[in-house]
Amino acid sequence: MLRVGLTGGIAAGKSVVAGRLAELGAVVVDYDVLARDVVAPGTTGLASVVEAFGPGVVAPDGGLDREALAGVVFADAAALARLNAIVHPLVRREAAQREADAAAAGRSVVVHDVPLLVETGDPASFDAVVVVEAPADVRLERLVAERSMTPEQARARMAAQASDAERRAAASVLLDGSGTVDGLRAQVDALWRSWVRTAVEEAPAQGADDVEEGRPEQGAAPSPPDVVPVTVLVTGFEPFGGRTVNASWEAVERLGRLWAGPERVVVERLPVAFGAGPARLRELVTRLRPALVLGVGEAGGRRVVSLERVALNLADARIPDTTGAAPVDEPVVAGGPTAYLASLPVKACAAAARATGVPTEVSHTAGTYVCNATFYALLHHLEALDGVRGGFVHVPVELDDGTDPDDDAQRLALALAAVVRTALDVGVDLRTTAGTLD
Ligand SMILES: CC(C)(COP(=O)(O)OP(=O)(O)OC[C@H]1O[C@@H](n2cnc3c(N)ncnc32)[C@H](O)[C@@H]1O)[C@@H](O)C(=O)NCCC(=O)NCCS
Ligand SMILES: Nc1ncnc2c1ncn2[C@@H]1O[C@H](COP(=O)(O)OP(=O)(O)OP(=O)(O)O)[C@@H](O)[C@H]1O
Repeated sequence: MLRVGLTGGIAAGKSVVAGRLAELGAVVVDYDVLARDVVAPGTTGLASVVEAFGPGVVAPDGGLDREALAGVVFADAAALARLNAIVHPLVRREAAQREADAAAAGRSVVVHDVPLLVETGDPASFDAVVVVEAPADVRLERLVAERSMTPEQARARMAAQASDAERRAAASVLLDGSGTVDGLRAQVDALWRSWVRTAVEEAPAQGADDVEEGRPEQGAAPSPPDVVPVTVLVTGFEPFGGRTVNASWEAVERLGRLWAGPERVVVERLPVAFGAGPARLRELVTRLRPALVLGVGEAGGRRVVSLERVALNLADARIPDTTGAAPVDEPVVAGGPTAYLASLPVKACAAAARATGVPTEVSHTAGTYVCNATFYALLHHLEALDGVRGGFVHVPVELDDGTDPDDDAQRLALALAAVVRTALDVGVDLRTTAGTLD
């Protein structure tokens, strides 16, 4: 079962996403609903809240006066913490029960719709964390127009929640809730297709007996569509040489978050090691069966993005890798051909990256260090796999083109997305020259 956490700031569009996921066949556990259930009339939850906040939060009908309680807690952080301490454990217990019920019923996707996932939950405990985003002013307008809040009430509620940046940091998928409802639902559809693809890959092979017995249960997730999206594997490298970040992973990780399908992009981080880097990449290719593999590495001395065209069967290390290995003039693959050419339309890919505004060139040397070794080992491995495309991109540590360096990772991620899109869509490369005289 795929366990998904769904979150977003108030009025970002979470309910729209949850509603569409439910239509598509997911079990949705709505924490706002559970938070109401656990303080319904006659519950110990309600008794605890009244004990903590006094009779002023009881409505004439004996139920909770939600507006009165909201007025108290969203004006006073300590009071809010007290309320959360009463309600959240009860909600968590209920949610765990709903998930167990879904698992027992054989459902394949359960979505925990949690407004406060980042604040109080444990995002890392989910297989995927979907964050819906919309700018604060748009959300404020929605709250005033559609939920009859005053601007002050809306601001107080937003101030009690995590920031966009905090939610983003926890996201494995970002959805844009600032446009139309239909647009947001379409983003959910693309996401769902990528999950269906994952489930199909991970399902054990079905025997004939299973098919006979396999009458779908009523309400179960719809069967997978005939055409499933392809998988794209994109790798970056871990930090190296005493630095805490590696520009390649910063960009690749962002790419994984902003990619909106329909293909599934899987991002992975490789060790900077002549042996372990290529080995890990081969293992990932075997497991994920991608249609396209793009390696991304950092090139300290370069100022532009390079679409690598040539992988050399040569390892010549100026400094040791992270395992201390420093091969000099050794082949990457003993007995392998001297070089391979990338099986991407590199010129078209470079043009597409350039069109995003990031300076990009076609390069004819990927160096002789771990990046080249990984690139070579990848192309060598793909030789035996029919039709799987492979390539490599070097990104600079800083773009250094007069733009804000804080934006580099995002700009590089968009350039990489353009490379991936082009590598998937373009069969024959451009007939323009990218040759050099030096
Ligand atoms: C204070 C209460 C009574 C106000 O009720 P009201 O009907 O106005 O809002 P409702 O419960 O429908 O929540 C609407 C939205 O407010 C935001 N919100 C709710 N509780 C909180 C909170 N504790 N902290 C920050 N934001 C919150 C969420 O975005 C939520 O989707 C209620 O929100 C509550 O009991 N909150 C504590 C429980 C909680 O944290 N719920 C969130 C999911 S566990
Ligand atoms: N592109 C959009 N996506 C989602 N909602 C939209 C969009 N455009 C307008 N809306 C409206 O904005 C509101 C968003 O509220 P919604 O209930 O989806 O928010 P939410 O993220 O679930 O908030 P909460 O934290 O209260 O659960 C809805 O009433 C919806 O009709």
